[in-house]
Amino acid sequence: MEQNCHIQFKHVDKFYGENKLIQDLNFCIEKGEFVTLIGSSGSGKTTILKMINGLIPINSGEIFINNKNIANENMIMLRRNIGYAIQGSVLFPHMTVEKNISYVPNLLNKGDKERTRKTVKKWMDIVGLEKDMLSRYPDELSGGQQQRVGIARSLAANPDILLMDEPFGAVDEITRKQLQEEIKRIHNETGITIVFVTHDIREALSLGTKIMILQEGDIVQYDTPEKIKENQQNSYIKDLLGEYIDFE
Ligand SMILES: Nc1ncnc2c1ncn2[C@@H]1O[C@H](COP(=O)(O)OP(=O)(O)OP(=O)(O)O)[C@@H](O)[C@H]1O
Repeated sequence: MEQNCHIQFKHVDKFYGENKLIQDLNFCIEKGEFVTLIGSSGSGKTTILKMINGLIPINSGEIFINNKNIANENMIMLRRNIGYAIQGSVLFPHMTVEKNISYVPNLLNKGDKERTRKTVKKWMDIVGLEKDMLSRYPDELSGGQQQRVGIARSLAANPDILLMDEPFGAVDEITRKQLQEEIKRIHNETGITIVFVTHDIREALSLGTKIMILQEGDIVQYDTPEKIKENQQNSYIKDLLGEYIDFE
């Protein structure tokens, strides 16, 4: 059956100088999927994420979003449809929380202040932030709150795709659990396609509708968490999941 891919890589190569990190990479992420990327350090997770939004150019092959080759697309327009949340705070330090979240909606709503205000309120609620925080600056928030604002900001632009690179890496265990629950809920409620890089196997298995396991730039297994728990295709995956499987 023909797959309906939201994001598709066809024969993608990526070299860093002499280092042929990625060779002939092929995959399809369907609309509404929540794909978690795991693999040892240096296996190419961040590189793949940044190739999707064009931050890293490819050497050969093709990347399609909504069946359109991104090489032929306007990158600024493309990125407006792709949210990007990374570890730590990426907020504008000189802007309040409200300004940070409303930055892109303001551009999109072309000065319709009421509409922007509603968008900001909606996302503050969804990520669990009190409205008295709107007038604060990023350095007046805890790390976990900053992270929530960052997620609200990436979602307020109403993207079709959300790329997340270890977004909960810098927060304590309790905040991380809350953020995991929230992102799950946001995914269920909005049907957005999410690609999520993590080092945390448990996080990958509990959030992902599919897990992509990478080893030195290759996909070694790409399947549902259930299938991966049932059957690990090689010893690298067994080692990667070892602790988790033993724990279960
Ligand atoms: N700009 C660059 N120039 C040269 N080599 C790079 C560059 N960016 C990444 N690399 C190398 O490419 C490989 C993959 O990097 P990447 O950041 O994609 O891995 P990763 O799986 O996200 O790693 P980690 O889990 O440590 O964050 C690494 O060996 C890295 O050193």
